[in-house]
Amino acid sequence: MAPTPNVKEATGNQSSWNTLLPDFPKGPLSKYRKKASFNWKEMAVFLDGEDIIRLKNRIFSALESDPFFAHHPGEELSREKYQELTFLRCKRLFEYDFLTQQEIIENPLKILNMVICIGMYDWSPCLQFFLHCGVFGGTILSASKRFADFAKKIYNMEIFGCFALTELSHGTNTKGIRTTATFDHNTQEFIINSPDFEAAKFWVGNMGKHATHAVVYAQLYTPDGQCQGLHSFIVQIRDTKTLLPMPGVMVGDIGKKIGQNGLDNGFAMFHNVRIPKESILNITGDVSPEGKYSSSFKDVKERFSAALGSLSTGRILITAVSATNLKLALSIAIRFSATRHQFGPTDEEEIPVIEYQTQQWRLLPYLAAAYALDYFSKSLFENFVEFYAGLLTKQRSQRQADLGREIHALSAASKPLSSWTAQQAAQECREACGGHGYLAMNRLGEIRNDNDPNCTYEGDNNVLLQQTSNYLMSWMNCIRSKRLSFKYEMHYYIRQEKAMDVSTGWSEADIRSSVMSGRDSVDIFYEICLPQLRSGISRSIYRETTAEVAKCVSFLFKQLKDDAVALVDVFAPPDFILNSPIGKASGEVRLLVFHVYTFYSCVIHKWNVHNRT
Ligand SMILES: CCCCCCCCCCCCCCCCCCCCCCCC(=O)SCCNC(=O)CCNC(=O)[C@H](O)C(C)(C)COP(=O)(O)OP(=O)(O)OC[C@H]1O[C@@H](n2cnc3c(N)ncnc32)[C@H](O)[C@@H]1OP(=O)(O)O
Ligand SMILES: Cc1cc2nc3c(=O)[nH]c(=O)nc-3n(C[C@H](O)[C@H](O)[C@H](O)COP(=O)(O)OP(=O)(O)OC[C@H]3O[C@@H](n4cnc5c(N)ncnc54)[C@H](O)[C@@H]3O)c2cc1C
Repeated sequence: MAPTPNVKEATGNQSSWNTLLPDFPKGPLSKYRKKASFNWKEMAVFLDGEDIIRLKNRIFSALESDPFFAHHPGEELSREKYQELTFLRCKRLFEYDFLTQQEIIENPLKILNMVICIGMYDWSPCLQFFLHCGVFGGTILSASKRFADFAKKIYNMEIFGCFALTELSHGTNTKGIRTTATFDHNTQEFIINSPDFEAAKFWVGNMGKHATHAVVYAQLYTPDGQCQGLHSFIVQIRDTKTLLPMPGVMVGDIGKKIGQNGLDNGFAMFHNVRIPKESILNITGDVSPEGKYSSSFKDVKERFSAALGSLSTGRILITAVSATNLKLALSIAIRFSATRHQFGPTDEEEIPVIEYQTQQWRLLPYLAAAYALDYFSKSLFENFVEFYAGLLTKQRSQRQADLGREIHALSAASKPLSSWTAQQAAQECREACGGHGYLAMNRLGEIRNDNDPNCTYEGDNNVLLQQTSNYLMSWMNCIRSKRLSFKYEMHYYIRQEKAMDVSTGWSEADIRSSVMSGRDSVDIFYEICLPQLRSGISRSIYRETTAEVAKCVSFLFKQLKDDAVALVDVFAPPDFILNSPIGKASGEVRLLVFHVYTFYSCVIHKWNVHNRT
């Protein structure tokens, strides 16, 4: 299911768009805005719809008028102060209560847009907030009704949570996790233990300073000495009032990172910490009072997949998070390129650097990628919502299992695609802005460094891609050995059709009628799909030479460069949120940058003098 563009809303009248999306201040960028071949407001309403734009406006203006979210330009916040401020901001996000449960149920895309809006301001408070209520809270909610009371405490922030899977010595290899949870049937408790330092939980967001509770992944041991595999448990790690570590828990902050330094990533070791029996998140299995293990998953591999199922949520969100970073970097680089003048036909008349073909080649493909990834990440999120609803209602159907596998395979490919694209783009945008791109206050370094861990957390990109390859290979094997059920074949071909339709001209109806007429799946694949695919590939590779493609692309760039500013206007946040002097909506870069730079250096100079005296 793809998000439906808001065709109806986009046909609305100009005055309602103007109320929702005010005009930009006049300035050097006006020239390019006038050249645009489309109305950016109409495009914004077409893509998001008025309701989402209203939500975005609500969030952006709340942050802008709240002193807690004021920027501190020129001021070097220490890491400790930045972490404190981030936590205060996170608490404010709770107070704002931007979305009601009802609103989320009616339009789940709103939660994704909320992540995007807050992240555009700063990823640290955004991740802190969503690690607590989305990753920690979401994992607990999907377990069972047993945790309903606990959930209340999460959402009124009586407790503060984190998600602790990774250990010092095992990250990717989740089967190798060594923390143990041993059931003691005499006391009806689990005993959580870290066998040694290498089994310390490590990297855990929110754990460094603020978390009072953790979802801890551990190998479950029943009294018969059997290891039942990876399961998750709620463990209190700090006192909720004093924030002192609970008995048997050693917990702390892991230190400065390359980015996201407002967030307190931490470590923890457990020395025979006793937790009540009810603390097991009975997603994949449970233990009886006598210590007998039971699971609705008979197959160990399926149980393992389900135990790690919640990771897919993060991967899908990271696809959108990275696409957001891509948009931020492009907003700055394209606006700057349209106002920055170097060289020209005469010594007196210099031209904006966006007019240079090399600048277009460097930036415009990323602009296209931003639109593609934005649409793709939202459509994937909507697929995920269907799967998540099944999880919450405890569906155990074949369709739910297939959906889970497919969501895993898709998110394991989409996260690498989006995070790597954003990472390369952030660097290209930094260079495309020359020296000004390297000045910290222009934010491209922060965007690049904050995006960087998207390539690693929730699964290293390189390893995740192997998961998608495994999935595709298993499909091929199923087709070859004719092991697919009819329903599964439909599922397969319809998906394939969506992916390949553009290059081959297949229609869903062709394939559907072949499948419905009972034709063999291998025959369909080799006789219909493969020849179509081959001809599609040969059309694009052999008939169009590289030089022709280059000519064609250059021609398109020439047209697109006049639309580039308007295309960025569609997704750029307000100046306060973008927080980059060279990315200002007016394009008043030259004068402004000079004023801002000199102002800050004076302030810093005065401050230093004051401190010395
Ligand atoms: C109705 C209203 C709905 C509203 C919806 C609301 C949505 C809620 C929104 C909430 C907002 C949330 C906001 C989040 C903000 C996003 C920011 C996130 C910030 C990130 C913080 C960082 C957190 C972390 O990093 S946590 C630690 C993450 N760690 C990892 O990811 C470890 C990586 N390693 C692994 O995952 C695995 O071990 C792996 C995949 C490498 C597999 O290893 P292994 O080789 O041992 O096993 P395999 O043999 O390959 O696999 C066995 C089998 O299992 C299948 N499988 C594996 N994983 C999954 C999965 N996740 N899902 C399904 N299936 C899985 C695998 O495919 C194999 O199956 P086969 O059939 O054999 O192929
Ligand atoms: C900022 C940040 C926040 C984080 N937050 C959390 C959190 O809240 N909770 C949590 O539990 N974890 C968290 N993590 C940990 C994160 O999930 C892990 O770093 C990630 O899963 C990778 O594990 P690793 O660091 O142990 O790398 P390793 O698994 O040691 O990987 C190192 C290298 O080896 C390669 N490699 C490993 N296995 C294979 C293989 N089979 N084939 C080919 N190459 C392989 C990898 O590609 C990688 O290049 C966070 C990490 C960061 C950076």
